[in-house]
Amino acid sequence: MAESTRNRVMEIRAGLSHALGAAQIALERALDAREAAEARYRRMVAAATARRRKLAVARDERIHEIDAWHDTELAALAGAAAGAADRAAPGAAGEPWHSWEPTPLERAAELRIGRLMLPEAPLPAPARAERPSAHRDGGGDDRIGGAWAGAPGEVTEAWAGPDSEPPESAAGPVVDEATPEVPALVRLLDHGHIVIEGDRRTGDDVLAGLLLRALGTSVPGQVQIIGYDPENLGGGLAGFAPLATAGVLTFVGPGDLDKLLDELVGHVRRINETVLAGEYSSVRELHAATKRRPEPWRVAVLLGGGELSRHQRTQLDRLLRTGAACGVHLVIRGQSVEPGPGIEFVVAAPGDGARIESAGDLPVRLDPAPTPSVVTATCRQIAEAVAAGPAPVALDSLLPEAGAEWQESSAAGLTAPLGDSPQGPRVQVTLSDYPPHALIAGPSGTGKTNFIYAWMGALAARYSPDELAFYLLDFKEGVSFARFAPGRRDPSWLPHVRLVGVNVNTDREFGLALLRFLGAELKRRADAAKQYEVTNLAELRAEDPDGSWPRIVAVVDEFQVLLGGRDSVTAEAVDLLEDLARRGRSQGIHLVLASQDVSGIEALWGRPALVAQFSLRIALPRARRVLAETNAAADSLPRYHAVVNADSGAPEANRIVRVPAAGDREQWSSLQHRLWRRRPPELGPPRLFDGDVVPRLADSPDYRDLRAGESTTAPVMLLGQTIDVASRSAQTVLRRAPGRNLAVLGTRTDEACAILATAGRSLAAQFTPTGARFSVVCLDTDARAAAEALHARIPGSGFYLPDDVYWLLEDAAAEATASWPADRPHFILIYAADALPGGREAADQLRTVLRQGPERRLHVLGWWRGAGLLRDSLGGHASRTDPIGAWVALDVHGSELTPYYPGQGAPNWYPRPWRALHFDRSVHRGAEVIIPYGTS
Ligand SMILES: Nc1ncnc2c1ncn2[C@@H]1O[C@H](COP(=O)(O)OP(=O)(O)OP(=O)(O)O)[C@@H](O)[C@H]1O
Repeated sequence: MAESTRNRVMEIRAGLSHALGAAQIALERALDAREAAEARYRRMVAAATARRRKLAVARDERIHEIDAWHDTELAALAGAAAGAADRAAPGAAGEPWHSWEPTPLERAAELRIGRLMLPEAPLPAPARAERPSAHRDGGGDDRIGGAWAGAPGEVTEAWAGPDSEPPESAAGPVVDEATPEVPALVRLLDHGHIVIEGDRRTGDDVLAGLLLRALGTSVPGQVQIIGYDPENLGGGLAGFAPLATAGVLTFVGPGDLDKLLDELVGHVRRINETVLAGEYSSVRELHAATKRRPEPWRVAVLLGGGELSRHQRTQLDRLLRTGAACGVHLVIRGQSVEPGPGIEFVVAAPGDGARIESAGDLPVRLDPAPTPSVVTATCRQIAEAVAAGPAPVALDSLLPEAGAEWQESSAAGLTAPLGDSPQGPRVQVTLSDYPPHALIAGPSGTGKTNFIYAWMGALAARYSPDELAFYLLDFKEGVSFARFAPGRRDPSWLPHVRLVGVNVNTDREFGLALLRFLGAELKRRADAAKQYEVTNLAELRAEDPDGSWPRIVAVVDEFQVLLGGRDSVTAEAVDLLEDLARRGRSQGIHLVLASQDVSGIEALWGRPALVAQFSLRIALPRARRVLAETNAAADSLPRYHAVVNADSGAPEANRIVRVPAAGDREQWSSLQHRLWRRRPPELGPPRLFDGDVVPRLADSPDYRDLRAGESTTAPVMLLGQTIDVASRSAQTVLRRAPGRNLAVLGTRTDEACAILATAGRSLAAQFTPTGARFSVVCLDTDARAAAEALHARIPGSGFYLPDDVYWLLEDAAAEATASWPADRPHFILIYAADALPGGREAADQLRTVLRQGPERRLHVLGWWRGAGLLRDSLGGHASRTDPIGAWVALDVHGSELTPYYPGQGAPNWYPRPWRALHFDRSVHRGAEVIIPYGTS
């Protein structure tokens, strides 16, 4: 083998070995690199695992923090929402049905229809610990919320693992008992309208609940429901039927939707024009400002009815836009309504599928309907309350603020509020030159007396006693005006009242006395007006600012009693009334006549001149004839309301007023006491005339004025109290003149004895014990005690019984015919003179004394038990009666008195207990009724 070949082999071999070495090195390097890479990889894997664990722990911690924050926040928010809802829907507006009862609220509330299903609410701690967490298993779903407790599907995904059962399937999601319940509320009254859509049955439940809550949160009668239910003919509101009896629920027929919508639009227009009158933007605002709600809420429930006509749609849209401000609200089902301000849409659905528009997407679980028994019982209760009438308004509402009393001047008239009108504004009533006088009518029990009290209270609080004086007379049995005078329990009186007459039903004379008194006052004012050359009170007061010219208001309740007779009392009363009514208007004398009886008003109707002056007419519910023939406003008046009409009852002048309760003693006395404490010190109590009270001689001012031995004039004999404004005593003067004897006639022993006692005591009071001689003769054992009592009261008097009267008469007859002058008067008081013993001789002696005695200061004051018996004593039928110049008749009929009533026929006299008729022919034109003084 050639060298060269060998060399070449060698070279090749060396080359190969070199290559092998290099490959070996490369391999080792590669193996090292791989090992290093593998080690790095393992480190990285370990680091990554460690980091992930750390992150998972951090994430779980954060999730727990967020969970805790979410729970607290949500609980707080739910609590706040529940609290706000409770405030927005208190009492009957939000109370669950099981404990529900009507609770009228001060203002309209939101109404609960169900509950809002809030986003997931916190669970109590133990429950939370067990809560399987979708976040904890390290899965990629990091969602921590977004599930609404009420959103089916999502909730199970959020709370439970994929395999767990949903906690509540068909009935709805889990309701966490720890979560405050947030009610779903809707606003209706004073706010807007409600449209109910969706499921029909649940919609019915919503409607029933809504209406009941609206009714239960307002004063009975303040929510009125009008139902339009053409498909079910009212069946949709059947449970509310008891309301229909009280007019709180009315139905309109299937064809009457036009009428209903027109009517509601009419209400809105009227309320805007006359109630809100530009002053308020809504009834709610008016209520907030004045605390009065003159209009009820009118809730029209429209249930279906198909396609609306153009007119109906227009009217409906008007109501939806403008009704709520006027308290006209619609609850609509089965009609499409465009969304708009104040319109709430309720989509009814069972379970949690319901929605209300104002809560957005929040699911709502609707409340069940109230049970039929709750609905019916509530409706009955409301109907009864409405039928019973509105709660009384307090008298205080008519009065000025305390401390602001007596600031008005009555120069031009007397103006006072009488209450609120149903439209809201106060009704003011004025007595002035026009209208000058008032006529009030109302059947018994309709509040006439209360009306008078309220009017008097409102006037008395505004005008001081210098500006206003009351004269009050009540012909009714009872003491309705007695409260104005001091009584045993209450010493206060109403300072304006100058005279109170109560229980005067049988004493028409007292009415006459009042009219006479007012007639005299009228004359005084007319004279003053003449003197100052003025024509009315306002001018007189301007000319004579220091004079006392209060306006006088004379109230006569049951005045028809005064006009009821056909006698001189009525004749004079009518004349006086006519004069007062005609001329009193300009002199500030105002008459207020009240009557419960249509005949009272009719008594006036025959006297058109009189009636025309009474242009202020006040009619209480069901009063007849007081307004104009064509004016039937009183027929439909609710309780405690009155029609006030200042234009003689013409229908267009009607103003309806709700009269406050003024009868309540406590409220009245607080006003009276307040005014009483302010009275001027010189103002005394009013004169109280009480027809049921027997007056006492000791209280008679005339008796108290008598002084022994002071007077040189003829002695005055008092007999009883006249029926008079000034409680005068009836008297007869025993001059030295023929006929100056007194005969008391009648069988009533007590009264006859009382009159003789008054006569004897009053005479005795004018003499010293020796200044006159008194002889008391008792011829009737029934009168013995009274005769003895009188004898005991008159020191030095003689006392004679039947056995010894002869001596007295013989002596007296001699005295009467003697020629020497009498040194002192002698008064012979004979009890039962008709029983005089001693036959003809004694009778002659008595006759002599009667005829001739008075001229010799010997006067007989005798009691005969009949007018005929007196005639016998005087000498029989044909004898003259002039020895009896004065008499007092008890139970003797007028016709029997004719002989003693010269030239005037028979006096008008209807005997009645404890009243007597007095006539003194020397001074009287007619006889006067008197009340004997009691013997105490
Ligand atoms: N506005 C009112 N608010 C509350 N209660 C009233 C009101 N008006 C009257 N009443 C009550 O009604 C009852 C009858 O009233 P009132 O005595 O005034 O009637 P009247 O018409 O004068 O009856 P009568 O003529 O029989 O006396 C009383 O108990 C009274 O308190």
